[in-house]
Amino acid sequence: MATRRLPPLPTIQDLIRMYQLSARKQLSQNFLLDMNITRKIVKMAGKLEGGFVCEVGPGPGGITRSLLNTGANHVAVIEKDRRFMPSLQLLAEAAQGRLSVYQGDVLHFNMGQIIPEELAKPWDKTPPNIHIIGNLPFSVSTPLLIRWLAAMSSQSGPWKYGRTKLTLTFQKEVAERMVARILTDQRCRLSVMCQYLCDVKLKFVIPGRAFVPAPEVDVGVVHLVPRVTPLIQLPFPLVEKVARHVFHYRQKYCRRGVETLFPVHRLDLLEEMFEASGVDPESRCFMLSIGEMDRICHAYNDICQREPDIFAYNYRSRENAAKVRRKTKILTEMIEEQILHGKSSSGL
Ligand SMILES: C[S@@+](CC[C@H](N)C(=O)[O-])C[C@H]1O[C@@H](n2cnc3c(N)ncnc32)[C@H](O)[C@@H]1O
Repeated sequence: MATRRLPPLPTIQDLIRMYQLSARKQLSQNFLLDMNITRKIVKMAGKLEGGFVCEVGPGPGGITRSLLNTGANHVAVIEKDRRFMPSLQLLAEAAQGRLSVYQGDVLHFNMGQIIPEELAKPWDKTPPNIHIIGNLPFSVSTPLLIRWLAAMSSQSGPWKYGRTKLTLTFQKEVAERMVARILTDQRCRLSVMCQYLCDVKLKFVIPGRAFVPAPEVDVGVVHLVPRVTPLIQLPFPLVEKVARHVFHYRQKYCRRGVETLFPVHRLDLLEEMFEASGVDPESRCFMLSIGEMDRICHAYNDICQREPDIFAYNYRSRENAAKVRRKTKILTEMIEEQILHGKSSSGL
């Protein structure tokens, strides 16, 4: 199918001037005005001809234009800031029915509803011609990614149509963590969460100075393709909880983080978990492969199946209770001290 071209339009710079679209810091607005870069991001998404693309946070529409200049059948954009609606509507008119503009917060937007069902492919076949793209606002990129990974793991939302691919920007540091291999400094919970569900690649880095205004950091473009079979076949909340605890104490033996999954009086379960998983409790968390994480998660799952209260256990509430006890003790001692020395308690 031939690449489709938009008719001549005002440049993004002109639109920003025309509609006085100054960037808002609270919405993490850093615009890409260099069309070579927007084209390169779009190219990383793969073949879009005849496909459906959902762009998150289009802003004044730089990436949107590059998308419309491919053979994509339809592009849908979700933008929170209403100030961009006139410039996006202008693009929609020029695109003659190929662009839908939604004003709203992507965190509350049901993307699954706007995808044409005829593009659906079975999960175990090649990915459908459905793509999610976005130069994401830094403020929402990680929580949004975790939500999308959860939806992917349950094959819901945009993933009820098959293995929908994502091409997204992140702060370079976050992008490096997503793709980090074992034994590297960047290896963390996010590396495990992304890699057990997806084939994830850092495609290229955009220098911060390419954005207007320029953020203090560089930006990585990451491409994620959901795996046919996740490397850990257990419910997402369980894997997320285990990964969060394992990576809690980076510099200590992984045993220290895993310990926080259990109440203090049930450390027998901690021993059971390491024995069943065959993982060395003296490994550091960044040394653990996905295969070892899989064995740890399965051992934890077996314990939770047998003792369901264990999954609900939250060591932080224990920490909080301990803090309250400590504060109460200090206050009691201060009051006793004041009574002993005849001082008024009003100074407390
Ligand atoms: C980093 S800017 C990118 C703008 C444009 N895509 C570009 O590359 O020039 C992020 C965009 O996401 C929008 N945004 C921020 N939070 C959002 C949210 N929760 N839902 C939808 N859009 C959001 C901002 O208003 C802004 O337009």
